[in-house]
Amino acid sequence: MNLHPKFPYQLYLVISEKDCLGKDFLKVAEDAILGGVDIIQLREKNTGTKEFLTKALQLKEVTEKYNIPLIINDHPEVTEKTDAFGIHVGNSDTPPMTLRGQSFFKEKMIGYSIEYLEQLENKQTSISDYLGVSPIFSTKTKEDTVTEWGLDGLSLIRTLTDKPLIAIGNINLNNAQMIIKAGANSLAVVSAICAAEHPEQAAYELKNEILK
Ligand SMILES: Cc1ncc(COP(=O)(O)OP(=O)(O)O)c(N)n1
Ligand SMILES: Cc1ncsc1CCOP(=O)(O)O
Ligand SMILES: [Mg+2]
Repeated sequence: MNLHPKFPYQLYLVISEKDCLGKDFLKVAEDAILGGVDIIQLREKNTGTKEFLTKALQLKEVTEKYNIPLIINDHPEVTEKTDAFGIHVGNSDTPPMTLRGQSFFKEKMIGYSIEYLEQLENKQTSISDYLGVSPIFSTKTKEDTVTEWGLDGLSLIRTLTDKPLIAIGNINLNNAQMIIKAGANSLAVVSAICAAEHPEQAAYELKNEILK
C-alpha cells in the first residue's frame, strides 16, 4: 500500500450497529482494533441525533483506549459534541467548505465522497483532507450510489489528485491487492469486518493483505 503522509490509516472500518448483524458493535469495534484497524467511522443511518450521540460517546471510549481516530458520518453536531477526530460527508450532507468555515472544524479531519469526476475540480474537494472513492464496487451495504468507479475509475482519479484516496464498496480479501495497485491509500470496509463471524481475525487478515 502506498502510505500517504497526510493519511497514515491503511485499514478504515466503517461501522454501524445494524451492519454488525446482532453482535455488540462496541465489541466488534474493539476486536477490529485488536485485529489491526487504524481508523473507525461511526455511520448510523436512520438514527435520531440523540441515539447517534449516545453510540458515538460509547464508541469514543473504545477508540480513545487504543488511540484510534474516530470519524463521524454526516453529523456535524455529533462530531462536535464527542470532539471526534473528524467527519465524513458526501454530496447530500453539509459541504466541506461550510464545515471548514466553522471554528470547530478548522483543525478537524474532513473526508468527502467522490461520486462524480467533476468534483475533483471543485473547492469542496480541495479543502477536504481525504477523498472516499465511493463506491469502488457496488455493494448491498449502500444502494443509493451513483458511479461504480471500478479499478479503472480509481486509477483515473489517482492521476487527477494527490489527496489521500480511500476506496470503499465491496472490498474483501479477494480484491484488496488490485485496489491497492490501482492507487488507493486506504481500504474502507463495512461488511468484511462487521458481518464477519470473527471480526478480529477478519481485520487481521485484511491488514496482512495490505501489508504484503
Ligand atoms: C470513507 C467513506 N467514503 C465514502 C462514504 C460515503 O459517504 P456518503 O456519500 O455521504 O454516503 P453515506 O455514508 O452518508 O450513506 C463514507 N461514509 N465513508
Ligand atoms: C458507506 C459506503 N459508501 C460507499 S460504499 C459504502 C458501503 C461499503 O460497505 P461494504 O464494505 O459492506 O461493501
Ligand atoms: Mg453522507
